[in-house]
Amino acid sequence: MSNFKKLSLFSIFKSKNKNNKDRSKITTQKLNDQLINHANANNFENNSKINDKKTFTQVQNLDKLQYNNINKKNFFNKLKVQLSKTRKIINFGINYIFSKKKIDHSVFETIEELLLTSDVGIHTTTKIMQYLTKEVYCNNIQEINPIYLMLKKKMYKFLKTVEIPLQINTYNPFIILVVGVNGAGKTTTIGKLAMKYKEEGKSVMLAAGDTFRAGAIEQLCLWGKDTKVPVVTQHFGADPASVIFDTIQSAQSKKIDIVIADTSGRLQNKEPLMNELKKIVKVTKKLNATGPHEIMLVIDGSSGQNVIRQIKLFNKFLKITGIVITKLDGTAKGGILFAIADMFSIPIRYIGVGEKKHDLYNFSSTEFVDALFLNNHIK
Ligand SMILES: Nc1nc2c(ncn2[C@@H]2O[C@H](COP(=O)(O)OP(=O)(O)OP(=O)(O)O)[C@@H](O)[C@H]2O)c(=O)[nH]1
Repeated sequence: MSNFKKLSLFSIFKSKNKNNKDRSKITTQKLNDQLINHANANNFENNSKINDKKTFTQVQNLDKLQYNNINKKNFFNKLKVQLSKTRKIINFGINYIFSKKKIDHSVFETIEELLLTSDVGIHTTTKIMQYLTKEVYCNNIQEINPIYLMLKKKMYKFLKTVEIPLQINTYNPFIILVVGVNGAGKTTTIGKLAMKYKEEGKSVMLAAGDTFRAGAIEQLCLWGKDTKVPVVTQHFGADPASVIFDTIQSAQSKKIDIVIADTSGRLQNKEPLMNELKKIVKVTKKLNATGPHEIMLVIDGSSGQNVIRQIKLFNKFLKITGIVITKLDGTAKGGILFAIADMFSIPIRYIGVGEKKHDLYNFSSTEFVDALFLNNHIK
């Protein structure tokens, strides 16, 4: 491809972006005007111009849209702050790259280094580097901006394949079995999920299946109290399969929408403990042949490349259907998500970014990549 063609492709990209921005400005302006009109109308009942159900619904919808836009912006800013550790690493490298006028060997070295230090891992980093070098040399790219965009697009593509939200309307009750190693954040994630689903208008019941760790039952009960969700418990040391069986039975009779079952943390290489999880699945099937409908593996995002081994072994024993990555607000370097997406085709359902009940987000590939890369490098 000639330099002219490359340049024009890049200009098209830039002007497309500009057009989109302009269009969204116009839409926001229009929306604001309508909302101001709506506010000026003061008394709905008495104003004959807008005392019409259709207009009222339209304005209500606009309110909702603007509310969602504001919420989305807040969420994105929050995510950006919480992923600051990885963003710093990536942008430090990117700043260096942008200090260069032309692409040279050191640019590739820097990108490789920043991917490795962000926990992307050797396997996925190699793939990304092969792609970048091929694109740059085959298309004779000499400018820095296209390489930045190619990197961002490639990383986005990895994540897009695993951005598959959990559909919970399919079975009643929808049974989620939560598994993972010790301290990954299972119980906390269950509390956050209970909150989330309740806010979406679903009824939820929790099974205190971690009967092994001291305090785990009480911890789940506290979450139950906080989120106003019933928790089924038995005594410390009880058979977890029996607790989960009781919970499903109770949920069936009470027509509860979602059952979320906690399990105790276990090392993926301890076979008897992994077999215990198989037993739980078997027992669940006695009450509901299609369940569990989600076997959710919770992994600690700050554990680095170690999580790859965890996923491999958990997936070997149980068929993991969804992943939650926690603690992305702490010392975690979010690069691990790219490795997970590249090496396993398991959907990433949610990400945990704090210890509070609202610190769980639906996983979005664009938002995650945008939160990691700062766009202000592109002039
Ligand atoms: N910063 C941060 N901390 C988290 C997050 N999720 C969980 N934690 C904390 O991690 C610690 C362990 O969380 P738990 O929910 O008890 O983990 P668990 O997997 O149930 O632990 P075991 O029952 O021992 O296997 C707690 O202190 C949580 O508050 C998160 O997204 N961010």
